[in-house]
Amino acid sequence: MTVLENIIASKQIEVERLLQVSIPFHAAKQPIPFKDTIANSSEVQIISEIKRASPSKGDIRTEINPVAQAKQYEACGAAAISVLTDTTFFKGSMEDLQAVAEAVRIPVLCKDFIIHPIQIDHAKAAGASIVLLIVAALSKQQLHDLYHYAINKGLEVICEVHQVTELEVLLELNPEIIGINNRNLKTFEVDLQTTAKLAALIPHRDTLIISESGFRTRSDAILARDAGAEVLLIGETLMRATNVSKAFNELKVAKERSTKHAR
Ligand SMILES: O=C(O)c1ccccc1NCC(=O)[C@H](O)[C@H](O)COP(=O)(O)O
Repeated sequence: MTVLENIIASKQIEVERLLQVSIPFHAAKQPIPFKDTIANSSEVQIISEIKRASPSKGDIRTEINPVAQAKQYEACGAAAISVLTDTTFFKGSMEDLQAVAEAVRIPVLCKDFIIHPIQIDHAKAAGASIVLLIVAALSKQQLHDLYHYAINKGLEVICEVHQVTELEVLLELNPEIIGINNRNLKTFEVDLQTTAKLAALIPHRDTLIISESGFRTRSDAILARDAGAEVLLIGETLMRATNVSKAFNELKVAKERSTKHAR
């Protein structure tokens, strides 16, 4: 079994539990727009992640105060905050997301492994403005159903791919936002060239491309920018940084004219 298969098996059990309880959250705010705020920016934007631990790296910063960390990200100019809400593999929680969503004025992404609408209901009720759908974790029918379910709830959706075959399935949906994960979720191998390889196959110029995972240096950010990414999703590097603002600014690059022409 791959780690992704393991995670999905655990989500199936989690969904059974969620279907038997009433939703314990009630978001105070309406979803906050994400994609439309990116278009006019002159810099590549950053989604900063709250990531306590991960299957590939083990514990990263389990003791973190997610609200304090998210406020630092917001002060740095993050476009959104990603919160890993899975407990078993990432030591996060929906409570982390709720606390962050209440504390910041930027959109919050529920970074989880969604396989059922009930998870979208919980994410929205906890205050998420964006949810993630991982193409490798879903059948084509599930992908289409969950995508439209989330959109109809007023949420934005990042559809994540890692391979050409996944992108081909996804393009039939004509999604507004595509996340290209540089990390292979089955082997953990990270290859920043994944963004260039897949972005070149995305035909619609108004599709927002997010490059996810593996950003350590400014040249990594420039590589993704030149491949067509307008947003970077960054977890571990910001979580481990002793000076978050310095690490953030190091990875913040101008959105040059080449951004669109690279595609
Ligand atoms: O990070 C992992 O080990 C991982 C393993 C299996 C499934 C998903 C995983 N990570 C989720 C993510 O996509 C990342 O947290 C996110 O893109 C940030 O990556 P990074 O900047 O490399 O922490």
